[in-house]
Amino acid sequence: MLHTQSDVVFVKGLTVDAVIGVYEWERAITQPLQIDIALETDISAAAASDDVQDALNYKAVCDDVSEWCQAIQAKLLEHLAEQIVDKLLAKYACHKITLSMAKPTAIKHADAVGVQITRSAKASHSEQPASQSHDA
Ligand SMILES: Nc1nc2c(c(=O)[nH]1)N=C([C@H](O)[C@@H](O)CO)CN2
Repeated sequence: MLHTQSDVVFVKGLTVDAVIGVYEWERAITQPLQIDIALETDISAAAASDDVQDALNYKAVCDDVSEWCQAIQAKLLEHLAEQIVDKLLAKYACHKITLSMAKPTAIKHADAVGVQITRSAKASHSEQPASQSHDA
């Protein structure tokens, strides 16, 4: 499908404490991750109905991303970012996601270091995800 509208549901500055890092000392602690997510979606149903059941629920996105980051315990930010975006695209009704993931405490003389990735949903006939979460 050609997406002529450009609607975004976003999350900025989600902080998650998780095991993340390549070094042995990092595997024994948690560190803060700061996460920004832009989910390209169609907000027209929610805009018309004023019902959260029709919305891509950013509360549910935050809860899922926090849980997944803590469970995955990745070494590289690249691996974690790709896993999280894959899961979001599979679960939520969105066609493109840009996610940035930063470690604000990893490098002493830097405010933050990290990665940003953009991924699109695989084209399908229905353009619908496997399921749409209505959590929380
Ligand atoms: N491109 C990346 N470089 C580095 C990563 C990473 O996840 N992606 N991770 C580390 C260490 O875990 C670092 O954060 C410890 O200071 C080094 N480089």
